[in-house]
Amino acid sequence: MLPEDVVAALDAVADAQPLLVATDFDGVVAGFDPDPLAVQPTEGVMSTLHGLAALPGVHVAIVSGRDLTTLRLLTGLSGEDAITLIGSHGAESTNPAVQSGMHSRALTGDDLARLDVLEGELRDLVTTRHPQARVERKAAGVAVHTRGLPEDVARPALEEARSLGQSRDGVRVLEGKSVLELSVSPADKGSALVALSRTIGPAARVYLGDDVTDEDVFARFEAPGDVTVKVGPGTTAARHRIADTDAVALLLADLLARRAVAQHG
Ligand SMILES: O=P(O)(O)OC[C@H]1O[C@H](O[C@H]2O[C@H](CO)[C@@H](O)[C@H](O)[C@H]2O)[C@H](O)[C@@H](O)[C@@H]1O
Repeated sequence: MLPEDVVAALDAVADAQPLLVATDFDGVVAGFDPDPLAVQPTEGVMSTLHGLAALPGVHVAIVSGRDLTTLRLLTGLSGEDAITLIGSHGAESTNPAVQSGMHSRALTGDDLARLDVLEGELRDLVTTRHPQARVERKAAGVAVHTRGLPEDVARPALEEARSLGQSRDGVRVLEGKSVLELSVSPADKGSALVALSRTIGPAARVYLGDDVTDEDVFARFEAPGDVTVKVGPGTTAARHRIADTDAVALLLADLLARRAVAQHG
């Protein structure tokens, strides 16, 4: 069952014209796994998102710290689909209007050269001092993963990776769940979705997220018609909260049903 405040909020926006429905990926429409490439969307969720995107006046976006190539792979979506994909925390998108509408500059050759050096340094750090941690290279950043490791192994790995990032110019440290990313991009999910919103002009926006980087969206989606939903525990600026990925599947299915009724009677 969904919390009453969430049901009321969905009911209030179900017939909004247009409506933007955006969601984070990991921890929201997909669960967690120690292997970042082993995760799959929760059963039925992609079909619900396709159903929403097929309804008149509904725009759907998936926004992630994953890079675009990986996001396409894991969602099974291509650039041709009605669903917009936004990757690398906003630095990449299947919709060019997102990048052109953001005030942050695009990645340069210098950024990528810096990222190569950073990746080498992080891999050295992990190999020599934290061999159980794992490194993930992405389009605009490099991440160290500690999911499944004991706290006394994970904590120092994340701390030393954080110190490395903080000691380098032009590098942003992004905190996540059992992951810490060093990014050379200034993009953030909030700015990306504000840019997408400008192209749509939504009367209402729904956003679901579970992690620190989703707070950039929660903070920017402050119009009366915005429905922001934190998934799981933790401090948040979101207006509503649900428990887990099962509740996300329920919420999206509920929104699809309400929207269909609102449009077809
Ligand atoms: O913005 P998101 O879609 O939430 O992506 C955030 C990070 O997700 C991935 O890491 C997380 O999921 C992994 C697979 O379950 C898990 O092993 C890891 O502990 C989680 O933090 C992804 O690998 C990162 O690149 C994303 O930044």
